[in-house]
Amino acid sequence: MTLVDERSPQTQASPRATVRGVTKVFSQGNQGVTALDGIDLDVAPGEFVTVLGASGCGKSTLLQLLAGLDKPTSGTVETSSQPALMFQESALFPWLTAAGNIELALKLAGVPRKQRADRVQELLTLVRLGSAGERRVHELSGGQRQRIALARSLGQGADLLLMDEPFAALDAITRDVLHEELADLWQRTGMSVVFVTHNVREAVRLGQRVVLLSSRPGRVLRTWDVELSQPRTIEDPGVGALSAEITAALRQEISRHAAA
Ligand SMILES: Nc1ncnc2c1ncn2[C@@H]1O[C@H](COP(=O)(O)OP(=O)(O)OP(=O)(O)O)[C@@H](O)[C@H]1O
Repeated sequence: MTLVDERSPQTQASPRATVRGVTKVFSQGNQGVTALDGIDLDVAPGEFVTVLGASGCGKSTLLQLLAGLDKPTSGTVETSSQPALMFQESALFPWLTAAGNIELALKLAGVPRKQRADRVQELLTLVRLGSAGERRVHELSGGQRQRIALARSLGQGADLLLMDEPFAALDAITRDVLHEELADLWQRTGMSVVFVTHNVREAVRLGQRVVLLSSRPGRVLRTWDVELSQPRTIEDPGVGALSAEITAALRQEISRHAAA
């Protein structure tokens, strides 16, 4: 399986996702709720973008639009191919084994049957579960389930991975290990990632760029480039310093919204 992005430089130069002037209004009863307002965002090939914001600011809505699961009320969302999507819950099929879940993704991605077993094993090894293929979902820990979900996303062959608080339900140590593995996989595969979280340190630990959304309606309030090399850890002083700055901006936004 090819993990390194071998496409032409021209293809590599065009963004994996382009969001232009996106507004999303939901109807709640007979009222309209503006979840997102005038969002512009480009995700470059191989870029890792984290999206932060207070609860209800429209982070998940933005991912749903990027995934093509919903349409904007106005504006445009374009992606270079169908993205893979990963949630807080692994959403694995409980009647299939770990390997079976990955194989299904390969099948749906059109991988010929003969190649699937080898690819499944490669993907299992990649997420450090090389010997767990025959386990059923209930026999896997929360962290292992998220690893299988990640392997399944990688198996879809997508060049853009959308992650909606994928590690929020895990304990701190497991989350830390998965941060390390995700950062490593991201570097090895050349995929682009849009990672939604409300954990500021997680956003800084993982992202190359942190996008802070305002409280409802969600607008891009500010972005930060994270000029810290990978591998980095959540305890790094640089991660701590930038997290403190972003937390202050987030707090200010939450106070502003509460007073409005
Ligand atoms: N299908 C829907 N119908 C009506 N309103 C919706 C729908 N989906 C989201 N909303 C509203 O849009 C706003 C943004 O929701 P969204 O789930 O995107 O926020 P979020 O930032 O992901 O929140 P959280 O951090 O709590 O998960 C909220 O006010 C929510 O109630």
